[in-house]
Amino acid sequence: MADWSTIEALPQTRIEQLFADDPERLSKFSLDVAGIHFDWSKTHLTWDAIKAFEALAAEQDLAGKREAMFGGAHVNVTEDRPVEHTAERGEGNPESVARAADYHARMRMLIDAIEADAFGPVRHVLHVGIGGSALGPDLLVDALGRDYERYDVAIVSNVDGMALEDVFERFDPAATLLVVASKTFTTTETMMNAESAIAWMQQHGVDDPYGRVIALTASPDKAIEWGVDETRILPFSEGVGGRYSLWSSIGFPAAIKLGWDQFEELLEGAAEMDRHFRLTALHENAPVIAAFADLYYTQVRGCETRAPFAYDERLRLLPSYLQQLEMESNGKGVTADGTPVGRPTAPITWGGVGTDAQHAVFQLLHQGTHLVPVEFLAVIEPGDTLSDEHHRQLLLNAFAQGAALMKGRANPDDPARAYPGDRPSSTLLLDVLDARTLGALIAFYEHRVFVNGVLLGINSFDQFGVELGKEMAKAAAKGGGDFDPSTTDLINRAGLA
Ligand SMILES: O=P(O)(O)OC[C@H]1O[C@](O)(CO)[C@@H](O)[C@@H]1O
Repeated sequence: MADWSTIEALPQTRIEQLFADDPERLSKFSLDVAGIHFDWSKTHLTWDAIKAFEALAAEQDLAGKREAMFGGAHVNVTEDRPVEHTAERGEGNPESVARAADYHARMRMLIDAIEADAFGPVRHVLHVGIGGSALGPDLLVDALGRDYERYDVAIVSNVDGMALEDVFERFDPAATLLVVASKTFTTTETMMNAESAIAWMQQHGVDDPYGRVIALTASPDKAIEWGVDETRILPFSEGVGGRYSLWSSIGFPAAIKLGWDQFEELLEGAAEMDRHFRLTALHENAPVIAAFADLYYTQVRGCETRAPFAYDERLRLLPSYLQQLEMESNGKGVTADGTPVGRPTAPITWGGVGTDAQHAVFQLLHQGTHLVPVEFLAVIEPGDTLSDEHHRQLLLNAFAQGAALMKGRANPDDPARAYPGDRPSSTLLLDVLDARTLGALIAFYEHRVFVNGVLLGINSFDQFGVELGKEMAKAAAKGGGDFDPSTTDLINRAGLA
């Protein structure tokens, strides 16, 4: 029988020694899937560790739970719902896939109508949404949208009015489409931003501002109640979780900015990763191996964080996207049946952009007391058109950092200048950054989160942890709430009582 103690008892060998012991290490711990090269050879994973994790995965019925997810079973047990984001990419139970295809067809028709000037000349798209209703579309538009100039897309999430005001200053209200993205259509920040955007349009003489609203939601009734005409509501299924929703109508800003063909490419890239995840043996399965490495570090080496660094400006929003995906999914204290997990769950996900991060936070990675598994992301084909030297420097820096973390450097005479080494990193090297590869990359992370959740016994698809704070803020906004002395004092000092 496999359990965590088998994994915890595995010998702990320096990574450099693992390379020395096994000339095949690089090929054993790297994979190529959907235009992405994955290299875990500079982690502490060993073949014995993979075998022990495979046994644990069998014990937790990973294969069965994977099939249950794709098959439309209610794997989101606490909310008694299926998990349908893969159906958006055409991978899932036939009923969910057909429904997603209908919703996509509807979305495409509306985009065609906008292109055909049904709303008059549209130049600006103001998308209001928060969390999963903003981070995914923002990532897509930022990563892929540079060469597409027809629409200027702004994604506003924060309830801080400054975020919206910045956009009002540069957008023409008469040429703006207001996109309200909210799965529930009740989120305070989004509804307040939507109302302020309507008021801005009204103040600037737009006749029928509600006629320029497009709603992206799984609660069409609420959108109708709020004033959106049914023809401009793009629904998606309840079973598509907020942080998994960029494939649905929530991806509207990306679909309009990049064009429908590119949106389909994104879905197809993700579907390719879905098929890889669903059909490949565990020891050759990219999301599975990545999750094994995550779990090795959280459970065996006590790592409380992990840090992805994007060595590509186009992926600069990826770390924030991953923060929600990983921390909202697996930042839980109880298992799916409500018993305490009894071991660390999701590592705190942080990270940044290389090379900037090297001059800011890498000190801690090289010499600090925390062991942080690092993930380097880089793209072979440059996004810029400057001299090749920029991209050469960028990639070489990423690779050299991984080497330095692993190798370290002894300095018996001067401990301040010594590097302990043996610090793990994995590298994801993309051939190109296009819609298809980005789709595959994001789907890889989704499945990795799922595997982590299954092996810990967690339901990765609910997020009750966010509710209490929301509730208390709502009570405070109504002048109520039973607050402690410190909070009461802060409310009074800010003149909010
Ligand atoms: O799309 P909605 O319903 O506005 O929710 C926005 C976000 O709020 C959360 O529920 C957390 O507060 C996220 O899970 C979600 O992505």
